[in-house]
Amino acid sequence: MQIVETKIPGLKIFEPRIFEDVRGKFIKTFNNDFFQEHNLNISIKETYYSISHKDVIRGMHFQTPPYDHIKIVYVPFGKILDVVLDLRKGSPTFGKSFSIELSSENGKILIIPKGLAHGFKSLEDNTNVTYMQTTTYAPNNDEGIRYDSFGFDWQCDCPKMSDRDMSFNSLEEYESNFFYKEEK
Ligand SMILES: Cc1cn([C@H]2C[C@H](O)[C@@H](COP(=O)(O)OP(=O)(O)O[C@H]3O[C@@H](C)C(=O)[C@@H](O)[C@H]3O)O2)c(=O)[nH]c1=O
Repeated sequence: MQIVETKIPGLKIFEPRIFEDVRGKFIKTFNNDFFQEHNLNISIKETYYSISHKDVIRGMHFQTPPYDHIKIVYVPFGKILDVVLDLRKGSPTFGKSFSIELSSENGKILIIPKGLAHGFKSLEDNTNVTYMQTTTYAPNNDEGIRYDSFGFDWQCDCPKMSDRDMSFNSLEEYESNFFYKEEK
């Protein structure tokens, strides 16, 4: 198992060990000691999951301060194209996005720092996306950016989406309250 850095500061990919035998697979998604060894002091306050049909797009979501959080995302069943967008003023990758395929097959886990918006496109029916977060749900601070406003090619002509996700402001219209702090 290893933690892999990405081009977006603070955004990491956790590649857990996948144990496989005649029964199937075993994957550990969180171990406090391992995370601490990698400078990730994470206290999980809430976990939840969604199930999506193929071509569903959800996002781009985040909670604003003081309820902003680190979000850990993985896919125990199915496959997604996961997308994050850096909203931190002063970040070398402000306004830039990063995408990665997460699936039950590859077991990859994305660790998303505060100040990034998150969304995904489901690549298969019945896809389960599971989350662990460092704050609980704060509906008044739960915000979003329109999925098609920051230049990412979703390769999907008619995605299935919620009315709420379609109603978000564009990245250009959004006044960010997130500020980049360099990791020590
Ligand atoms: C996110 C959330 C939603 N809800 C409620 C609100 C609503 O009635 C219903 C469905 O909410 P949403 O439409 O926001 O669900 P969804 O679009 O799946 O929201 C998720 O999207 C992805 C992209 C993320 O990054 C997640 O953090 C989360 O925001 O569940 C909670 O009660 N607690 C929660 O933590």
